[in-house]
Amino acid sequence: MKAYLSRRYHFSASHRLNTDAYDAARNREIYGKCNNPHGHGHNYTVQVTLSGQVDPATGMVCNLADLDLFAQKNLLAKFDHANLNTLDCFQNTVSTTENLTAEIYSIFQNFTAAHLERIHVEETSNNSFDYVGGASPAPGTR
Ligand SMILES: Nc1nc2c(c(=O)[nH]1)N=C([C@H](O)[C@H](O)COP(=O)(O)OP(=O)(O)OP(=O)(O)O)CN2
Ligand SMILES: [Zn+2]
Repeated sequence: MKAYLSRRYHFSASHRLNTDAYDAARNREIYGKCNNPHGHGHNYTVQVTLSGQVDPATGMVCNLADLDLFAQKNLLAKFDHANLNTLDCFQNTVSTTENLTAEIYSIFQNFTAAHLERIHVEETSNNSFDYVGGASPAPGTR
């Protein structure tokens, strides 16, 4: 029997939206208050959704304790109370939540006890983002 499970993690981090592709004036125009040089913070919520066969002996797709250990070491230790813009993954990539969600997806792809279905990230109570992996369609094929 195949089943899905989801688990939520929380971290606080700061960031500033800014791209080297544009000058300061254009950055202010695009990102508005999120381009403030002093940065700002969010309490992010990450929901990891996994799937797999339910082990008939344990009754579990995978043990949430194993997922928690993985998340602590590979997600929370890296992002909690960090300035996202200082992390290697955001040196050449804007720290939008679209990009953060894709980065977190790439992290959980290394959790091998179940199949990674989706990463859902809530940045504020109004904004949430999802990434399910896969290659982008070629231009004009969508
Ligand atoms: N496409 C995206 N747009 C924006 C992102 C993003 O990651 N992707 N991020 C931001 C900001 O980081 C920002 O801090 C969120 O601002 P805002 O949407 O104004 O936040 P809320 O409306 O939820 O909260 P308020 O405090 O009420 O403004 C912006 N855009
Ligand atoms: Zn922000």
